[in-house]
Amino acid sequence: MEARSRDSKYHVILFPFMSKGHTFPLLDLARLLLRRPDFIVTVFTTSGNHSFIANSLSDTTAFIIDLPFPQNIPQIPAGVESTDQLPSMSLFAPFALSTKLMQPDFEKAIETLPPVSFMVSDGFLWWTLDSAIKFGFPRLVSYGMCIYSSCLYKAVAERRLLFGPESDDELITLPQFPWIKVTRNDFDSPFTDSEPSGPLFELNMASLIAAINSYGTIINSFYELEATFADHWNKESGNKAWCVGPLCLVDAPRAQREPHEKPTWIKWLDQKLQQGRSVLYVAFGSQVDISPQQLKEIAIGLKESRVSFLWVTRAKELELGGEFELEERIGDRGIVVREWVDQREILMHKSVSGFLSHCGWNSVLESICAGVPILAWPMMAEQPLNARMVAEEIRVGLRVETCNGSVRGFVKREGLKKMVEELMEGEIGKEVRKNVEEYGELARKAMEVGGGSSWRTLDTLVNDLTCADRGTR
Ligand SMILES: O=c1ccn([C@@H]2O[C@H](COP(=O)(O)OP(=O)(O)O[C@H]3O[C@H](CO)[C@@H](O)[C@H](O)[C@H]3O)[C@@H](O)[C@H]2O)c(=O)[nH]1
Repeated sequence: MEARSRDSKYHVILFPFMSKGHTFPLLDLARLLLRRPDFIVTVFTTSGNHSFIANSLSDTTAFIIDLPFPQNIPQIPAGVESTDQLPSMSLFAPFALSTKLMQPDFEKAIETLPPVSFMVSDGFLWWTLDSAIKFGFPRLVSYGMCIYSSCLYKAVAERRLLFGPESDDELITLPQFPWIKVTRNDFDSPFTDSEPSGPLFELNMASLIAAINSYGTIINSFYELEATFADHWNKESGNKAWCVGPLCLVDAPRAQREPHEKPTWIKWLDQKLQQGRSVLYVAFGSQVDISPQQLKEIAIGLKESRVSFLWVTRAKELELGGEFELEERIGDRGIVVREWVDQREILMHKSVSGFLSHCGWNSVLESICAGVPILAWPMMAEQPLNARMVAEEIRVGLRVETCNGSVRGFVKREGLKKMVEELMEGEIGKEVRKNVEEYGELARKAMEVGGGSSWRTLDTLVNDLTCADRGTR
């Protein structure tokens, strides 16, 4: 530690949750903070996540500290230290709750570090607020969500709006935002339980109470994208939201590669570009469970649509065989990739002109930044709300058609084919393409050094948080 001569620098701790979608934005934040010569950053993680984080931050001077992940947690298989390795997302709550057992090791590690100016830790690591209070530094929370979705959660919860309608698909108007309609199916348990209890509720409550008592919330979004909701949140909630994104624009520098070093899927995209073909990118994030029946229908829908596509699926889906041996059936028009890809690189590829996405917030932002319109197919968490934002609020995409019109309905091959073709070739597709390109431009402006709204917000936040320190340096 001495070698860092850290005493003269501002020291920020970042502690991401062990889930890829929650980790990426904080790694980009590390990169952004380290552009300031008077800052050092320490990232906390676990040994099972170390190599992923170390590789991602290899271009920076960030320090990484590994804590042992709690052992012998009922239901959690040994060695699982990230949500994408969980056998089922139903284990999310026990996994997240077990992280509290890391608190003693976390605090022991802090004792060895130079003074901390502030910490940004994930909402699911609620207990880090107690440590921050103990050591006397401010904590900001990061959930990885947009403000639109946070406002909608708050709007339904404070007036118990989900408990009026008889049907899960009945439209509910939000008095706070009268132009927005949601259904109970846009929300998961425990939000939909009239008398909530259990581990997930316990986790949400602990996380919420810690967030309210924290200094503020770091939002991976930009003011121009959701000004109405940012203003509402900052007026109505006790926890200030700081829009400092899109953090994916603070991307790691990519090494120049020789053509033979490119992954096969990028070479395939290059080929499509040469052939003048537009490609639909299909991916559902790092942790979604999709039923075998639904996977089969996606495979057939894609096969029957006229578009070229690149589909990234996770390992669990591989075992299914049959319809999934798409490569043999569709020739050169589509490709299925089973590896971890650089999604940002794919979205930025000039041949990609549509994204069939589960609407994880990172995917939405990355698509906006690449100017690629979205075919929204939300699966879990706040994704149905993100999908409403995409298709109804900012209109940068369309929604897949479910067979019964319900948010959670089954998507048949015909409904998928129809909407894929509309997005890629239809008139409404053209409209949303224009909108997404405009928002992409606004996103770049927001991040401009010196004048962009997100740049100025982070500057103000950092100045506020370090001014107390400044007198002593
Ligand atoms: O092969 C892959 C798969 C994913 N990614 C990246 O992984 C991230 C995935 O994040 P996201 O699109 O947000 O999906 P999830 O991993 O499902 O995200 C979780 O976290 C998000 C942020 O809180 C929430 O919005 C989602 O609902 C929740 O499922 C993105 O940056 C992708 O670019 C890759 O680079 N390569």
